Amino acid sequence: MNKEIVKASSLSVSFNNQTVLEHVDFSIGEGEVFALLGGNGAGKSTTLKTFLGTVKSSSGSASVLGMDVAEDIDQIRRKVAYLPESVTLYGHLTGVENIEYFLSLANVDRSSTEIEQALVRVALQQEAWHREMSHYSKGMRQKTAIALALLREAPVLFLDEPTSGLDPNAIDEFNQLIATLAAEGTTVFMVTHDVYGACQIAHRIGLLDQGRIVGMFERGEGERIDTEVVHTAFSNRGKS
Ligand SMILES: Nc1ncnc2c1ncn2[C@@H]1O[C@H](COP(=O)(O)OP(=O)(O)OP(=O)(O)O)[C@@H](O)[C@H]1O
Repeated sequence: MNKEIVKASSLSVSFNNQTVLEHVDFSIGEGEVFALLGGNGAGKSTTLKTFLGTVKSSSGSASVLGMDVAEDIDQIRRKVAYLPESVTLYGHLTGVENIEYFLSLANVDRSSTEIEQALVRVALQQEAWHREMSHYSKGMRQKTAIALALLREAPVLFLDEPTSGLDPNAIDEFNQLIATLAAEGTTVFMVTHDVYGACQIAHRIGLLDQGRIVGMFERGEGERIDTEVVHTAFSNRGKS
């Protein structure tokens, strides 16, 4: 693998003496799309929250760009763009106003032209740019958040169930955008319970069950990960 950008090393998390993540190991290379796939309660959100620094590990480590979450979380947050399952931003501000506001919070200075170029890149329709975001669809809110990530030049994207609630066209468009960003070097870490969606987009999939990685699937040259194989493993988890 090329440079390891996101890495979990024997990562364990417990809540009230109950182990929720147990020695989780994975690493994501530069420009790779990695999906952590699992059913309800498998520990996906806990893993993501550990990387976001809102949940503390009980042992092992999580690192991003070589920085340990336990030591350098502020630095890491400057480098990561996190898209929660439902991107909200501020509904009473327009897409452009939201971008300007969040860029100013991040101390990033961008011209109107640069903002427009980013919105064109993510294919947010121009008529929406100056409309309040409360009228945006989920897909449009995601595009705005990705435009913001582009303008922040975030090298790492964290995505939580990114395609749930999107229509098939919006899913295709989203997958295409993520594939382009990854080809340009952005590293993408997503968590999902959607087998099909993960196979569409990921270079590698880690299957998480009851806090443990129980399978790892990799895309062959020019091919997608086989949905059947992953679906079978997903259905059989915990049976052996
Ligand atoms: N703050 C917490 N305190 C106690 N237990 C928690 C806490 N957060 C999560 N858990 C437990 O940890 C386990 C994993 O939860 P987590 O939310 O990470 O799973 P998930 O894979 O994201 O599930 P889902 O797909 O349903 O969102 C669950 O059993 C959950 O009840």
